[in-house]
Amino acid sequence: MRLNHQTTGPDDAPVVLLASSLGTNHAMWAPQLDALSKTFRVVAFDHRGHGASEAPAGPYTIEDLGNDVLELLDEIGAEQASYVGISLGGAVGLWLAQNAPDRFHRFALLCPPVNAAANAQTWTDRAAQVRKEGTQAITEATLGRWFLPEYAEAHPEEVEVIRQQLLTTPDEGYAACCEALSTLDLTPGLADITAPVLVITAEQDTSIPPETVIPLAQTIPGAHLEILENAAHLVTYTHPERINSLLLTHLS
Ligand SMILES: O=C(O)CC1=CCC(=O)O1
Repeated sequence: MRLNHQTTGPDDAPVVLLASSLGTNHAMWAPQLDALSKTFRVVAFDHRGHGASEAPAGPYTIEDLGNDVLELLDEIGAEQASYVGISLGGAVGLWLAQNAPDRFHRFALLCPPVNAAANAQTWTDRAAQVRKEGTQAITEATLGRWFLPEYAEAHPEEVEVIRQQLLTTPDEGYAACCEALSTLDLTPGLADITAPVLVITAEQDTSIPPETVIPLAQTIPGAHLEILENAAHLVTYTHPERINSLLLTHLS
């Protein structure tokens, strides 16, 4: 599986991978690129089934998505990297931290689901709906969870960028990643993670509520937890200065 990716920053700088959320692609990291690419070789990629990466028929598993990232590291010639992932990308980061610790320096996990299998039916239902009706069936509800109403009202152009990413994500890729979430439970390995981890959650995140993220952070040894006030799920878009500052401090 070759993952589509975009590289910015100096070729000889330490590598940072950026992994996006369900239904978006590498372009969602635009608010972070200038800040991170001064110091890092930033590689923002599309999960399988997303953006311009291949979209084989599902179901996928979190292991499939994690192994794709390890192949990407090999392809770009990076023995090690740091990893930043939001939402689905955060779950892939948890898998990598547990299963390939020697390939990574540091992780920043933003609003990551850890036990989506607890709501397996929600995810298999969503997969079936998207296979039948396309991603347009879930786009407006998703935007409603990802942005607070006052942000959406004040920033219609930013919301439109994410709307277009959701609408253009391949239906099969989106559905197959929902199926990966339906079997996701990375709770048992959290206490064995050894890499330095920054965990970020948002007080008004109804997608991945802080009540699920805070215990995750408290279980990873030494993890640093940040809780953003007045924020919903897509914190990279709505709070770019705060997020960029947290990422630079943690990754540097
Ligand atoms: O779609 C959502 O609101 C929640 C979500 C789970 C994983 C992800 O990337 O988004």
